[in-house]
Amino acid sequence: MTDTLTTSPSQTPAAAGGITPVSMVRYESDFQGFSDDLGRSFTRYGFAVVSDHGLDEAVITAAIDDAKAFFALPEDVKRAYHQPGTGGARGLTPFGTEAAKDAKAVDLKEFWHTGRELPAGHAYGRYMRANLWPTEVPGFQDHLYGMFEALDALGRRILKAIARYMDLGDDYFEDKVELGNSVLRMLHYPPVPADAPGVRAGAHEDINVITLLLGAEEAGLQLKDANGEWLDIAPPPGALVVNIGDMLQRLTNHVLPSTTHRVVNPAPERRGFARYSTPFFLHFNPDFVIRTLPSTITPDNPDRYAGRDIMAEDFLTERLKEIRLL
Ligand SMILES: O=C(O)CCC(=O)C(=O)O
Ligand SMILES: [Fe+2]
Repeated sequence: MTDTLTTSPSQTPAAAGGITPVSMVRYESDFQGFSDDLGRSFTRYGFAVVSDHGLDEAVITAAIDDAKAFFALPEDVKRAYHQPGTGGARGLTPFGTEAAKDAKAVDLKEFWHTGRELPAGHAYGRYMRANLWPTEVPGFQDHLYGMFEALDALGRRILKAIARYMDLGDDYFEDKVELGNSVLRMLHYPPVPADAPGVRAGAHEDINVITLLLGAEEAGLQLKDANGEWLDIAPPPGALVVNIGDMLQRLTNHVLPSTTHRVVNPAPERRGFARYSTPFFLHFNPDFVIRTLPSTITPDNPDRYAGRDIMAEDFLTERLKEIRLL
Protein backbone atom coordinates (compact mmCIF):
# COMPACT_ATOMS: atom_id res chain seq x y z
CA MET A 1 0.00 0.00 0.00
CA THR A 2 1.44 3.36 -0.95
CA ASP A 3 -0.93 6.13 0.00
CA THR A 4 -1.57 6.66 3.67
CA LEU A 5 -4.12 8.82 5.36
CA THR A 6 -1.73 10.13 7.91
CA THR A 7 0.97 12.70 8.31
CA SER A 8 4.58 11.57 8.49
CA PRO A 9 5.81 10.55 11.95
CA SER A 10 7.74 13.80 12.40
CA GLN A 11 4.48 15.72 12.02
CA THR A 12 2.52 13.59 14.45
CA PRO A 13 1.26 15.91 17.20
CA ALA A 14 2.47 15.18 20.70
CA ALA A 15 -1.05 14.74 22.02
CA ALA A 16 -4.60 14.59 20.67
CA GLY A 17 -7.24 15.44 23.22
CA GLY A 18 -5.05 14.04 25.96
CA ILE A 19 -4.25 10.78 24.15
CA THR A 20 -0.80 10.64 22.58
CA PRO A 21 -0.98 9.04 19.12
CA VAL A 22 0.99 5.82 18.63
CA SER A 23 2.67 5.61 15.21
CA MET A 24 2.51 2.29 13.35
CA VAL A 25 5.82 3.09 11.69
CA ARG A 26 7.39 1.22 14.61
CA TYR A 27 5.25 -1.88 13.92
CA GLU A 28 8.07 -3.24 11.71
CA SER A 29 11.14 -1.68 13.35
CA ASP A 30 10.26 -1.94 17.06
CA PHE A 31 7.23 -4.20 17.50
CA GLN A 32 7.75 -4.53 21.24
CA GLY A 33 7.93 -0.74 21.71
CA PHE A 34 4.85 -0.19 19.55
CA SER A 35 2.93 -2.90 21.41
CA ASP A 36 3.89 -1.49 24.81
CA ASP A 37 2.80 2.06 23.92
CA LEU A 38 -0.45 0.81 22.40
CA GLY A 39 -1.16 -1.45 25.36
CA ARG A 40 -0.44 1.32 27.88
CA SER A 41 -2.87 3.63 26.10
CA PHE A 42 -5.55 0.92 26.22
CA THR A 43 -4.87 0.15 29.87
CA ARG A 44 -5.24 3.81 30.78
CA TYR A 45 -8.07 4.95 28.49
CA GLY A 46 -9.54 1.87 26.80
CA PHE A 47 -8.67 3.87 23.66
CA ALA A 48 -5.64 4.51 21.48
CA VAL A 49 -5.08 6.93 18.61
CA VAL A 50 -3.07 5.21 15.88
CA SER A 51 -1.24 7.20 13.19
CA ASP A 52 0.64 5.91 10.11
CA HIS A 53 -1.72 2.91 9.93
CA GLY A 54 -1.06 2.43 6.21
CA LEU A 55 -4.67 2.17 5.07
CA ASP A 56 -5.03 3.06 1.38
CA GLU A 57 -6.72 6.46 1.29
CA ALA A 58 -8.34 5.71 -2.09
CA VAL A 59 -10.08 2.62 -0.69
CA ILE A 60 -11.48 4.57 2.27
CA THR A 61 -12.55 7.61 0.24
CA ALA A 62 -14.35 5.48 -2.37
CA ALA A 63 -16.39 3.73 0.33
CA ILE A 64 -17.24 6.93 2.22
CA ASP A 65 -18.29 8.69 -0.99
CA ASP A 66 -20.62 5.80 -1.82
CA ALA A 67 -22.10 5.85 1.66
CA LYS A 68 -22.74 9.59 1.33
CA ALA A 69 -24.44 8.98 -2.04
CA PHE A 70 -26.62 6.30 -0.48
CA PHE A 71 -27.67 8.44 2.49
CA ALA A 72 -28.61 11.24 0.05
CA LEU A 73 -31.22 8.98 -1.65
CA PRO A 74 -34.94 9.55 -0.95
CA GLU A 75 -36.13 8.08 2.34
CA ASP A 76 -38.47 5.52 0.71
CA VAL A 77 -35.67 4.21 -1.54
CA LYS A 78 -33.39 3.79 1.48
CA ARG A 79 -36.10 2.08 3.54
CA ALA A 80 -36.17 -0.82 1.05
CA TYR A 81 -32.82 -1.83 2.58
CA HIS A 82 -34.10 -1.96 6.14
CA GLN A 83 -34.73 -5.44 7.60
CA PRO A 84 -36.65 -4.92 10.85
CA GLY A 85 -36.22 -7.53 13.56
CA THR A 86 -32.85 -8.77 12.30
CA GLY A 87 -30.65 -6.89 14.73
CA GLY A 88 -29.64 -4.32 12.12
CA ALA A 89 -26.97 -6.80 11.08
CA ARG A 90 -27.01 -5.84 7.40
CA GLY A 91 -28.22 -2.93 5.28
CA LEU A 92 -29.84 0.21 6.63
CA THR A 93 -30.85 1.05 10.18
CA PRO A 94 -33.01 4.17 9.72
CA PHE A 95 -32.69 7.43 11.61
CA GLY A 96 -34.05 7.26 15.15
CA THR A 97 -33.86 3.45 15.63
CA GLU A 98 -30.86 2.68 17.83
CA ALA A 99 -30.65 3.87 21.41
CA ALA A 100 -27.79 3.44 23.86
CA LYS A 101 -28.38 0.77 26.52
CA ASP A 102 -30.85 2.09 29.16
CA ALA A 103 -31.12 5.46 27.31
CA LYS A 104 -34.47 7.24 27.05
CA ALA A 105 -33.72 9.07 23.80
CA VAL A 106 -32.79 7.51 20.46
CA ASP A 107 -29.54 8.47 18.74
CA LEU A 108 -29.53 11.10 15.97
CA LYS A 109 -28.08 8.82 13.30
CA GLU A 110 -28.72 6.39 10.46
CA PHE A 111 -26.23 3.73 9.41
CA TRP A 112 -25.40 0.99 6.93
CA HIS A 113 -23.91 -2.36 7.97
CA THR A 114 -21.71 -4.56 5.82
CA GLY A 115 -20.63 -7.95 7.14
CA ARG A 116 -18.34 -10.78 6.12
CA GLU A 117 -18.83 -12.71 2.88
CA LEU A 118 -18.35 -16.35 3.92
CA PRO A 119 -17.09 -19.13 1.68
CA ALA A 120 -20.13 -20.85 0.08
CA GLY A 121 -21.85 -23.33 2.38
CA HIS A 122 -19.73 -22.42 5.42
CA ALA A 123 -21.10 -23.56 8.78
CA TYR A 124 -21.00 -19.98 10.13
CA GLY A 125 -23.69 -19.12 7.57
CA ARG A 126 -26.25 -19.80 10.31
CA TYR A 127 -24.86 -16.86 12.30
CA MET A 128 -24.20 -14.34 9.52
CA ARG A 129 -26.82 -12.90 7.20
CA ALA A 130 -26.16 -12.17 3.54
CA ASN A 131 -25.08 -8.63 2.72
CA LEU A 132 -27.45 -6.22 1.01
CA TRP A 133 -26.13 -4.10 -1.86
CA PRO A 134 -28.00 -1.02 -3.09
CA THR A 135 -28.24 -1.00 -6.87
CA GLU A 136 -28.76 2.78 -6.88
CA VAL A 137 -25.08 3.51 -6.17
CA PRO A 138 -22.73 1.92 -8.73
CA GLY A 139 -19.54 0.55 -7.18
CA PHE A 140 -21.05 0.40 -3.68
CA GLN A 141 -20.48 -3.33 -3.24
CA ASP A 142 -16.84 -3.34 -4.39
CA HIS A 143 -15.92 -0.21 -2.48
CA LEU A 144 -17.66 -1.12 0.76
CA TYR A 145 -16.29 -4.64 0.77
CA GLY A 146 -12.83 -3.30 -0.08
CA MET A 147 -12.97 -1.15 3.03
CA PHE A 148 -14.27 -4.10 5.11
CA GLU A 149 -11.32 -6.25 4.04
CA ALA A 150 -8.76 -3.48 4.62
CA LEU A 151 -10.02 -2.87 8.16
CA ASP A 152 -10.30 -6.59 8.89
CA ALA A 153 -6.61 -7.01 7.96
CA LEU A 154 -5.53 -3.95 9.95
CA GLY A 155 -7.56 -5.10 12.96
CA ARG A 156 -5.71 -8.42 12.94
CA ARG A 157 -2.36 -6.60 12.86
CA ILE A 158 -3.42 -4.54 15.86
CA LEU A 159 -4.57 -7.68 17.68
CA LYS A 160 -1.08 -9.13 17.24
CA ALA A 161 0.28 -6.11 19.13
CA ILE A 162 -2.36 -6.55 21.84
CA ALA A 163 -1.40 -10.23 22.11
CA ARG A 164 2.26 -9.22 22.48
CA TYR A 165 1.38 -6.68 25.19
CA MET A 166 -0.63 -9.32 27.06
CA ASP A 167 2.12 -11.98 26.66
CA LEU A 168 -0.25 -14.35 24.87
CA GLY A 169 1.92 -15.28 21.89
CA ASP A 170 1.64 -12.96 18.89
CA ASP A 171 -0.78 -15.19 16.96
CA TYR A 172 -3.15 -15.79 19.87
CA PHE A 173 -6.12 -14.05 18.23
CA GLU A 174 -5.57 -15.30 14.67
CA ASP A 175 -7.72 -18.45 14.72
CA LYS A 176 -10.29 -16.76 16.99
CA VAL A 177 -11.18 -13.87 14.66
CA GLU A 178 -10.30 -15.14 11.17
CA LEU A 179 -14.01 -15.57 10.31
CA GLY A 180 -15.32 -13.22 12.98
CA ASN A 181 -18.84 -11.84 12.81
CA SER A 182 -17.39 -8.37 12.20
CA VAL A 183 -19.37 -5.40 10.90
CA LEU A 184 -18.39 -2.22 9.07
CA ARG A 185 -20.77 0.59 10.07
CA MET A 186 -21.07 3.62 7.79
CA LEU A 187 -22.63 6.28 10.00
CA HIS A 188 -24.47 9.43 9.01
CA TYR A 189 -25.41 12.00 11.61
CA PRO A 190 -27.38 14.72 9.76
CA PRO A 191 -26.87 18.40 10.61
CA VAL A 192 -28.24 19.27 14.04
CA PRO A 193 -30.76 22.12 14.59
CA ALA A 194 -29.37 25.01 16.63
CA ASP A 195 -31.65 24.18 19.56
CA ALA A 196 -31.37 20.37 19.39
CA PRO A 197 -31.38 18.75 22.81
CA GLY A 198 -29.41 15.63 23.63
CA VAL A 199 -26.45 14.07 21.92
CA ARG A 200 -25.72 12.50 18.54
CA ALA A 201 -24.92 9.12 20.09
CA GLY A 202 -25.65 8.38 23.73
CA ALA A 203 -23.05 7.09 26.19
CA HIS A 204 -22.33 3.40 25.54
CA GLU A 205 -19.67 0.71 25.42
CA ASP A 206 -18.95 -1.27 22.26
CA ILE A 207 -19.97 -4.95 22.31
CA ASN A 208 -17.19 -6.46 20.22
CA VAL A 209 -13.44 -7.25 20.56
CA ILE A 210 -11.88 -4.02 19.23
CA THR A 211 -13.31 -1.13 17.21
CA LEU A 212 -11.37 0.67 14.47
CA LEU A 213 -12.86 4.12 13.89
CA LEU A 214 -12.14 6.50 11.03
CA GLY A 215 -13.76 9.87 10.42
CA ALA A 216 -13.85 11.09 14.02
CA GLU A 217 -12.16 14.41 13.17
CA GLU A 218 -15.49 16.25 13.22
CA ALA A 219 -15.62 17.23 16.90
CA GLY A 220 -17.86 15.39 19.32
CA LEU A 221 -16.38 12.02 20.27
CA GLN A 222 -15.66 11.80 23.98
CA LEU A 223 -14.59 9.05 26.38
CA LYS A 224 -15.31 8.84 30.07
CA ASP A 225 -11.95 8.70 31.80
CA ALA A 226 -11.16 6.88 35.04
CA ASN A 227 -12.19 9.97 37.08
CA GLY A 228 -15.61 9.99 35.45
CA GLU A 229 -14.80 13.11 33.39
CA TRP A 230 -15.58 13.40 29.68
CA LEU A 231 -12.42 13.75 27.60
CA ASP A 232 -12.41 14.88 23.93
CA ILE A 233 -10.66 12.34 21.71
CA ALA A 234 -9.97 14.73 18.77
CA PRO A 235 -7.69 12.56 16.58
CA PRO A 236 -5.39 14.30 14.08
CA PRO A 237 -6.62 14.15 10.44
CA GLY A 238 -6.55 10.64 9.02
CA ALA A 239 -5.63 8.95 12.30
CA LEU A 240 -7.43 5.83 13.45
CA VAL A 241 -9.16 5.66 16.83
CA VAL A 242 -9.07 2.15 18.30
CA ASN A 243 -10.99 1.08 21.39
CA ILE A 244 -11.51 -2.06 23.43
CA GLY A 245 -14.99 -3.60 23.36
CA ASP A 246 -16.86 -5.58 26.01
CA MET A 247 -15.79 -8.98 24.64
CA LEU A 248 -12.08 -8.22 25.04
CA GLN A 249 -12.70 -6.57 28.40
CA ARG A 250 -14.40 -9.77 29.54
CA LEU A 251 -11.68 -12.05 28.14
CA THR A 252 -8.97 -9.97 29.89
CA ASN A 253 -10.84 -9.72 33.21
CA HIS A 254 -11.00 -5.91 32.70
CA VAL A 255 -7.20 -5.52 32.40
CA LEU A 256 -8.09 -3.95 29.03
CA PRO A 257 -11.16 -1.81 29.79
CA SER A 258 -14.13 -1.22 27.50
CA THR A 259 -14.58 2.50 28.07
CA THR A 260 -17.86 4.41 27.93
CA HIS A 261 -17.97 6.90 25.05
CA ARG A 262 -20.48 9.15 23.30
CA VAL A 263 -20.81 11.68 20.49
CA VAL A 264 -22.02 15.08 21.67
CA ASN A 265 -23.66 17.71 19.47
CA PRO A 266 -21.08 20.07 18.01
CA ALA A 267 -20.57 23.76 18.82
CA PRO A 268 -23.20 26.05 17.24
CA GLU A 269 -20.96 26.98 14.29
CA ARG A 270 -20.56 23.29 13.29
CA ARG A 271 -24.21 22.28 13.75
CA GLY A 272 -24.92 22.80 10.05
CA PHE A 273 -22.46 20.00 9.17
CA ALA A 274 -23.21 16.31 8.97
CA ARG A 275 -20.90 13.80 10.63
CA TYR A 276 -19.78 10.73 8.68
CA SER A 277 -17.80 8.25 10.75
CA THR A 278 -17.04 4.60 10.11
CA PRO A 279 -16.51 2.23 13.03
CA PHE A 280 -15.39 -1.30 12.13
CA PHE A 281 -16.56 -3.61 14.90
CA LEU A 282 -14.15 -6.54 14.92
CA HIS A 283 -15.80 -9.64 16.41
CA PHE A 284 -14.71 -13.11 17.45
CA ASN A 285 -15.69 -16.14 15.40
CA PRO A 286 -19.32 -16.79 16.43
CA ASP A 287 -18.54 -20.04 18.27
CA PHE A 288 -15.52 -18.74 20.21
CA VAL A 289 -16.18 -19.23 23.92
CA ILE A 290 -15.19 -16.23 26.02
CA ARG A 291 -13.51 -17.52 29.19
CA THR A 292 -11.31 -15.31 31.38
CA LEU A 293 -7.62 -15.60 30.46
CA PRO A 294 -5.87 -17.32 33.41
CA SER A 295 -2.96 -14.85 33.18
CA THR A 296 -5.33 -11.97 34.05
CA ILE A 297 -6.59 -13.57 37.27
CA THR A 298 -4.65 -12.42 40.36
CA PRO A 299 -5.39 -12.02 44.10
CA ASP A 300 -6.10 -8.32 43.42
CA ASN A 301 -8.18 -9.06 40.35
CA PRO A 302 -10.10 -12.31 40.94
CA ASP A 303 -12.02 -13.82 38.03
CA ARG A 304 -15.04 -11.58 37.47
CA TYR A 305 -16.77 -14.18 35.30
CA ALA A 306 -16.00 -17.47 37.07
CA GLY A 307 -18.29 -20.23 35.82
CA ARG A 308 -19.90 -17.88 33.27
CA ASP A 309 -18.31 -18.89 29.97
CA ILE A 310 -20.31 -17.53 27.07
CA MET A 311 -20.19 -18.09 23.33
CA ALA A 312 -19.46 -14.88 21.39
CA GLU A 313 -22.70 -15.22 19.41
CA ASP A 314 -24.84 -15.52 22.56
CA PHE A 315 -23.13 -12.52 24.11
CA LEU A 316 -23.87 -10.49 20.96
CA THR A 317 -27.54 -11.49 20.91
CA GLU A 318 -27.96 -10.50 24.56
CA ARG A 319 -26.48 -7.07 23.92
CA LEU A 320 -28.39 -6.35 20.68
CA LYS A 321 -31.62 -6.76 22.63
CA GLU A 322 -30.43 -4.14 25.10
CA ILE A 323 -29.78 -1.55 22.37
CA ARG A 324 -33.18 -2.18 20.73
CA LEU A 325 -31.81 -3.72 17.55
CA LEU A 326 -33.42 -7.12 18.30
O1 LIG B 1 -19.44 8.42 15.48
C1 LIG B 1 -18.47 8.10 16.13
O2 LIG B 1 -17.41 8.70 16.02
C2 LIG B 1 -18.53 6.98 17.16
C3 LIG B 1 -19.64 6.01 16.94
C4 LIG B 1 -19.69 4.93 17.96
O3 LIG B 1 -19.15 5.02 19.04
C5 LIG B 1 -20.43 3.68 17.65
O4 LIG B 1 -21.12 3.63 16.62
O5 LIG B 1 -20.30 2.71 18.42
FE1 LIG C 1 -19.10 3.10 20.05
